[in-house]
Amino acid sequence: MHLPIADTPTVRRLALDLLRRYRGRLARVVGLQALATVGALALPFLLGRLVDAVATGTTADVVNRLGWVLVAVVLVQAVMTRFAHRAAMVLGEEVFAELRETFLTTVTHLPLSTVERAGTGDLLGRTTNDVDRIQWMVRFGVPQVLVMSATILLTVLAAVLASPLVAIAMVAGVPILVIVTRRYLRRATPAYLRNSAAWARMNGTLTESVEHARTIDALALGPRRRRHTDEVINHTWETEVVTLRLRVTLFFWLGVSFMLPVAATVLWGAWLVGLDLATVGAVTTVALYTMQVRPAVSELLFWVDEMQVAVASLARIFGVGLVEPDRAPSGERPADGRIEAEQVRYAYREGQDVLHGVDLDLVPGERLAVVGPSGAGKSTLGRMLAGIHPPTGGRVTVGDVPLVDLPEEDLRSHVALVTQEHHVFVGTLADNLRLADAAADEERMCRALAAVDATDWVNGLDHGLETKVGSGGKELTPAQAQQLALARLVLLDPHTLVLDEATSLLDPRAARHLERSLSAVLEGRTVVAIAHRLHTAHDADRVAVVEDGRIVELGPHEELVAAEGEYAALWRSWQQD
Ligand SMILES: Nc1ncnc2c1ncn2[C@@H]1O[C@H](COP(=O)(O)OP(=O)(O)OP(=O)(O)O)[C@@H](O)[C@H]1O
Repeated sequence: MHLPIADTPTVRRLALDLLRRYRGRLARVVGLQALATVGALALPFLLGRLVDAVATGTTADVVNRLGWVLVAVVLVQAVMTRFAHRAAMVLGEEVFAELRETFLTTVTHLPLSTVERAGTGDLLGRTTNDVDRIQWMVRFGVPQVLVMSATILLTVLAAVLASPLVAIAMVAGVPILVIVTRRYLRRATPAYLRNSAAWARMNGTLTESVEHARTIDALALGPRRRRHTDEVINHTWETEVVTLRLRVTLFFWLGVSFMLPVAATVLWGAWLVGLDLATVGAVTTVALYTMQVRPAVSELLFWVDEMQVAVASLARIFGVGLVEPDRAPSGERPADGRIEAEQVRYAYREGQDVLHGVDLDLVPGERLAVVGPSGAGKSTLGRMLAGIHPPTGGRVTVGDVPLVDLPEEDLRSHVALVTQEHHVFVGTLADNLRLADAAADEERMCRALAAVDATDWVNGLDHGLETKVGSGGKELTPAQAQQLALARLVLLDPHTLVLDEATSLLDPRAARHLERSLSAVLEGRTVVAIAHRLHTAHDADRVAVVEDGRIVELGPHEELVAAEGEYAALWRSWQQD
């Protein structure tokens, strides 16, 4: 399964919506450029007049005066061009900033299940390659397209005004231009879409190989992995060749269609001069305009080509926004903090339930340990109880309101999931803490760090809370990263916590230290601990034994041991170990 890709009408609609919001600024850019172009157009006109004046005989004074006017026009045009370009670039930056912010908000609110099913390579490709391509287009392409379109339009208009009869020759290259451009546009978008998808797949494959290099080594999967990598690289290469061929053909024919009008204007103009239907000056003016329009058309077509790439990327970026949300806040407010699961089912793949109707009432303030064999569905149940995924069947409620009916910020103030993955974000320690509560002041952050026993090492840092951490900053140990995550929980202050093997990856000494921090965080909250080590179960108020997606036993440790069932067997074998 891939993330959706927006179809052409949707891309067009969304892009137009975006541009419509900036229409005032767009008009200003086009206006400024029109002024700059008028300056550029005055040059051939004045040169034409000069040629005619010299041909019919004139004074040095007139020639000098025209020369000074030419210099003034060049200066005015240079100043106007600078302003037009500046306005266009600023506009491009603002449009891109809006696009990027909207995209980031969409990505961070994507349903996790969709991202997991689509694979991270696809999303990674869209947030890197595709965003880069759009950035290039919006920063430089959109301004240039506006500037060049205005230039072409006004230049042709000026040529027609100078001499409509001579200007007819300008259309000589148009039929070829129209045919090759249309042919190109028809083929380019699907080709670029295939190319972007191939890049995303290649990135995903390479990232996966690097991230899981040890597993690949351990299972001797190297040759198979290399074959797969070669395959995706070859496929990407093939899609590159297709787009390259399209471009080469386009640019060859464009060259032809650019040369034709200049030659045609000169020949046609000479014939008209012979018939006394045009002056040499008018032919000079129109020929200069034809020359002047060439780089503008070429630049415009270059951007039309880039636009095909950008449209394909835009379709992939807008596509992310088409992912159906997996929840919609209903506005209901929970009556209390009691969490209940009723007949909860969940399937990662359609028709393959890994939870088969689980019922569970959490008593506020209790510690519940969830135990069971690997693959039984413990983590999946934990994710349901924390509202990470909406259940495929049944419901999980807090105070009688389904978890997935709560806005995300509210949900996390009720229940939070603590896993062994602790990402340290690039920024200061304070930035990392404020992810839990943007309004937290220094005193609250220090109290949260003290609660998890992290004061000592934080005070030992050169800049305390303002120390830069994460990639490129101060590297935190896994235990420190976990304490940071726990301090975030203290700030978030949910009444219920689901711990998924929170300390299992650490060495025993770090784990013991962390458990102290953890128990401070757990104090006074309802806790569901997905237990790896059975002593967690022994200390819990109740134990739930999960097997094959069902809770098969539920009760206090002593009772379950006395009942001589599954748990008693697990407990005995653990004690013997
Ligand atoms: N993201 C996923 N996509 C598809 N299937 C998954 C995914 N996560 C888990 N599963 C499958 O769901 C079933 C239950 O997995 P789960 O991780 O909940 O079990 P668990 O009891 O927590 O196991 P463990 O103790 O090994 O972590 C397993 O068959 C697993 O392969």
